[in-house]
Formats: sequence, C-alpha cells, structure tokens
Amino acid sequence: MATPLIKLDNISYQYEQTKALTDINLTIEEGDFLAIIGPNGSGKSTLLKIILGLLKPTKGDVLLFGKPVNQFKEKERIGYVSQKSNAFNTGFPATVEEVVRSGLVKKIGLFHRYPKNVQKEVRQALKSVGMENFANHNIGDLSGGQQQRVFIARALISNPKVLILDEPTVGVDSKNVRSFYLMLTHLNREHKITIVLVTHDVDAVSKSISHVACLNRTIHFHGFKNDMDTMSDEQLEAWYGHAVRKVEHRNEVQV
Ligand SMILES: Nc1ncnc2c1ncn2[C@@H]1O[C@H](COP(=O)(O)OP(=O)(O)OP(=O)(O)O)[C@@H](O)[C@H]1O
Repeated sequence: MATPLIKLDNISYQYEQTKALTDINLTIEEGDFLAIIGPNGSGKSTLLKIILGLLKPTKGDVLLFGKPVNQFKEKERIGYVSQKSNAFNTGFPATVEEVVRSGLVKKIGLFHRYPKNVQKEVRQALKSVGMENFANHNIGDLSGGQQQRVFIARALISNPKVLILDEPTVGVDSKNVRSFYLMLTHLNREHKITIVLVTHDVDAVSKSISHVACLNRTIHFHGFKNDMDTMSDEQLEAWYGHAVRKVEHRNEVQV
C-alpha cells in the first residue's frame, strides 16, 4: 500500500490552560480532498499547525510522506494558505505576479535568483486558479476571493503534492463560494493535488470533497463524505457538543 502523505498517530495537544486535542488518529492518502469540520474552538487550526510542524504535539507522532515531521525537509511539497492571507489593503505595493513569485522563496531560498522560466510558472499557477488575467494588477485592488485565489497560486508555484487551507472562504462572498470550491475540485482532480482544508461551509464544500473529518477536540468521524450519514445521533451530539438534527438534502447530509 502507498505511504500516506500525512499520518497523525495518537496526537494530543495542550495549551497552557486548554486541552485542545486528545488522541487524534488521522491518515490522509494521496488524492484525498478532506474537509475538517467542527464548531468554534474545536481544535481545527491547532490540528493544521501540528501537521505543518508549527506546534509540537504534547503526545503522539506526525509523519509527513512517511517521515517524522522534525526530519521532513522537503517543505515545498506542502503548500499552506493561512486564514489571514487575504488581509491586504488597497494600495499594498505588490502586483499579483510578484506575490505569486514570492512563493518560490521557500524552494530556492531568499538570496537565490529566480529560475529563467519563472514568469511562465507564475502564469501557469495563476491559470490553475482562474486568475491569469490579473498578473499585473495590484494585489490590494482585488476582492477577498480573488486575493485568496492568488495566495493559492503562490502556494502552488513550488509544485506541492498537498495543499492545506485554513478557512479559505473567509472574505469570499456567498455567491462566489461555490466557484471557489469548484476551482479547488479542479486542482484536486486535474492537477492531482491532495487537499486538506478547515471550513465552516459544510453545505458548499460537500460537493467538492471526498473525505470528511468531524473534529471536536477528538475525531468523532473520519471517512468518505457519503458515509457521514452513518453517524448516530449520539456521535453527532458528541461532535457538535449540543443537540443537532440530521436533514436529508438531495444525496448529502447536513447538520
Ligand atoms: N495560542 C493559544 N493559547 C492558548 N489557547 C489557545 C491558543 N490557540 C487556541 N487556543 C485554544 O485552543 C482551543 C482550540 O482552538 P483552535 O483555534 O484550534 O480552534 P478552531 O476549531 O480552529 O476554532 P475556530 O473555528 O473558532 O477558528 C480553543 O479552546 C482555543 O481557545
């Protein structure tokens, strides 16, 4: 069997006052499109930071591409777009092209020259997120959703195998959320990029994802999204922390 791209083995994490995560086991395989969903404060961002090696778990092991996270050196294989990426003000003095190009720093180092074909790579990355006509625009002049696409292009320019996104639709207006997720579906299916994202848009994202993980300090469900309706009312309640109602909606389950 192929090595999982990400494997969390019995992870717990304690902030000074708060036990944020308990006994998390999670395996993410190549090609997965996984949404991590859960209520506010359920540990979603903490979990992403542990995967990225930004926080060291209090207990347990993280394996990236089969290697312990502290020995994993090929950082460019994992692209990350944080929750606050789309916070540029109008007038920020950088073009879209410059922002995307800066994504190569992780790969080539701060003081190395960009490769000769960098402009072509920038254009390709922008094309893959539907922003090829905006290369010369000022980043601060774009909408929240357009900025978010540019930050995804910046993450894509170093050809990652995995893309990790923390609440990527914050700042995307509701009528554009669906096309934003379709763009991610395209990256997952056509560019073969494994995607892990944290979101509250359970309904909008459900058409794009293959897998779902329901988190509330621990994982209450992880599996194919279509199997989510096998969760019992007790599991749903434990996950959400209060009484919830299952609603059948076409072929999906909403909570
Ligand atoms: N830096 C920190 N120091 C102390 N406690 C923290 C810190 N960051 C998060 N916490 C606590 O850890 C728990 C999990 O927080 P986390 O941000 O991971 O949740 P989340 O699911 O991403 O929340 P949200 O949906 O609101 O963004 C919360 O109780 C939070 O208050």
